[in-house]
Amino acid sequence: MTERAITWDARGGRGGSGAVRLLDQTLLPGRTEYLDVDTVDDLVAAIRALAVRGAPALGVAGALGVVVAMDEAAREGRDRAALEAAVDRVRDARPTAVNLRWGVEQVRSLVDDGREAVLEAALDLAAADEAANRLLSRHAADWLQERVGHRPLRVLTHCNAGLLAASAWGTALGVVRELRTRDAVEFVYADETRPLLQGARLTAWELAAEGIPHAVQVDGAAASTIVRGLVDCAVVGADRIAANGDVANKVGTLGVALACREAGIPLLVAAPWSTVDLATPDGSVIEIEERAGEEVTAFGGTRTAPEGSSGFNPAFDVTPARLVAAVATERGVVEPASGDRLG
Ligand SMILES: CSC[C@H]1O[C@H](OP(=O)(O)O)[C@H](O)[C@@H]1O
Repeated sequence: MTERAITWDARGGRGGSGAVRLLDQTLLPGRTEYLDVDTVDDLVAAIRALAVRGAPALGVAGALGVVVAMDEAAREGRDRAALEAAVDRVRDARPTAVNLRWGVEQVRSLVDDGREAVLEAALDLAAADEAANRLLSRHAADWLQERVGHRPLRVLTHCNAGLLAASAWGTALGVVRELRTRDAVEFVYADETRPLLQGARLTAWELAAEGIPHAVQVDGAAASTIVRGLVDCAVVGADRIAANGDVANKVGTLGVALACREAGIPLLVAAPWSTVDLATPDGSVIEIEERAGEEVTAFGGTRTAPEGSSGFNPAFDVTPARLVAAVATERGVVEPASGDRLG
């Protein structure tokens, strides 16, 4: 199984001068194919189609997208204003995950230092993300073993927050990987995560490849799985964490959080600090991406709902801090439900 869903191919692209290499996640688990992306149009399309997805991975895509924009501007003889507009298009390709904007802003200030400076900064950002994910996974595993117990744990996950959603290793699945190294994973219940099935297709692909015992369940089963006592904790990723500890994550996370509160088990959110947005005071101001209704009214390319039915398709929801037992980042663990703030 690949360990990286997004990399820089120095010999890729139409001129052989470099391209972003993306494992096309829309085709997993059935097909393993890569996209060679050297234009802003193709990168924006890949982000919007979720060929590349997941907050930390979007941060890397945003940073490398500045290099793509610079190379394309040089190839096409475009001026600085056109370059900045192209970089803005990468930044704005999806609204909810703060990492995309963060990744772009981290490197665009280096444009005047040249393309190699921007590329080096983008690659450093990717390496730092992997290191952060491995460290936050250790912090999270320590917290879970202290809070829940030093025994094999039964974990519920929602969506995909694995290596496919990051530069490598993963966040929520990074925690599962860390627990596995401690012989502390008994079983994982993976929510399928309608409508695009990031859980059934991607999380299951990662868990199966590593022989981690798991089952895919429909999203509607999550609450009863939790309330019936079949899991010890829920561990999820995040797309944006507000200063007060409110968490934007894949739609359905709020339901998982409410069930965890009802069952008295912890919801732990695993995310690098780049997902924390201190400029966002609370979850009420986080823009929730509304995706095409056709993703809901069709399945596998076949329309399921009647022609007269529209689809309501918010891609994320916001879990209030009072339902978040822990947020684990590379800086440590805070407990929003206990009153801790991120900033
Ligand atoms: C490690 S962050 C992953 C995060 O991103 C996912 O959203 P999408 O698949 O739409 O990019 C989901 O919210 C995951 O929790």
